[in-house]
Amino acid sequence: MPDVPPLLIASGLTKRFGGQTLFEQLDLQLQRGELLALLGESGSGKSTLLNGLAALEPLDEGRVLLDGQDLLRLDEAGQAALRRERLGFVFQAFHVLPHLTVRDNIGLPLLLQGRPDAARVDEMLAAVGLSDKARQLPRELSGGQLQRVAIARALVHRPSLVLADEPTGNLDPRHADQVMQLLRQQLQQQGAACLLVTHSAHAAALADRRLRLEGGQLVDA
Ligand SMILES: Nc1ncnc2c1ncn2[C@@H]1O[C@H](COP(=O)(O)OP(=O)(O)OP(=O)(O)O)[C@@H](O)[C@H]1O
Repeated sequence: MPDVPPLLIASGLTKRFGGQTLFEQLDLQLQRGELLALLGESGSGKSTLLNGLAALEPLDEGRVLLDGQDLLRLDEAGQAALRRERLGFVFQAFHVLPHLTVRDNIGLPLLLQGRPDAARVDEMLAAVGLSDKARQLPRELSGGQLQRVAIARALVHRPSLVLADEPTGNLDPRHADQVMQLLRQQLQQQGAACLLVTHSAHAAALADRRLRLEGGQLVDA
């Protein structure tokens, strides 16, 4: 079988704040279909790294190649277009929009790309087990259901790479497990990769590979 190049090749990633170096010369690769868990103490820089990979936060040095495309060298419009088309986010800060129904929240990435697709939204609603909640507003849903909306929204446009920051935070173990299984199943079906920041040993155990950000370096966990 021919070698398939990694989906993501990040190299030399460095971030400094003031006089402090948060991380230095980090290298990270992700294969298609791979679920990689990123662990590390609070404040170690996991979220900064995740945001840096998506060019949502400027890095001091480094290169991020997504399918050969040099993300950090694109202009802002190019980065925004690449994020819209190729990336899916499950960030806790990226809350579902309160005034949109579950269906409209999930369909939003397609709408933003100018290609609404009701059938695809139906498919994602069914995949996350929320078909019967399609017309409801986020405030009528439980925490676990909201996390499932966020995952459906992150995957609806078939991104290559999903960046997830604590997607199971605030969930009880049963619902955390459901969300993780769902994420994994969707990655497999779509051949996408996921970088998952988590404090949960349970969620990390479900990943293909685990790295820890420690003292500004990535080590096997
Ligand atoms: N804009 C900024 N200016 C200065 N320091 C910052 C800035 N953003 C983050 N930091 C600092 O960088 C460090 C890493 O933050 P980050 O949110 O990446 O950590 P984390 O590993 O994701 O933590 P947690 O697990 O608690 O979410 C923290 O000490 C934080 O205070």
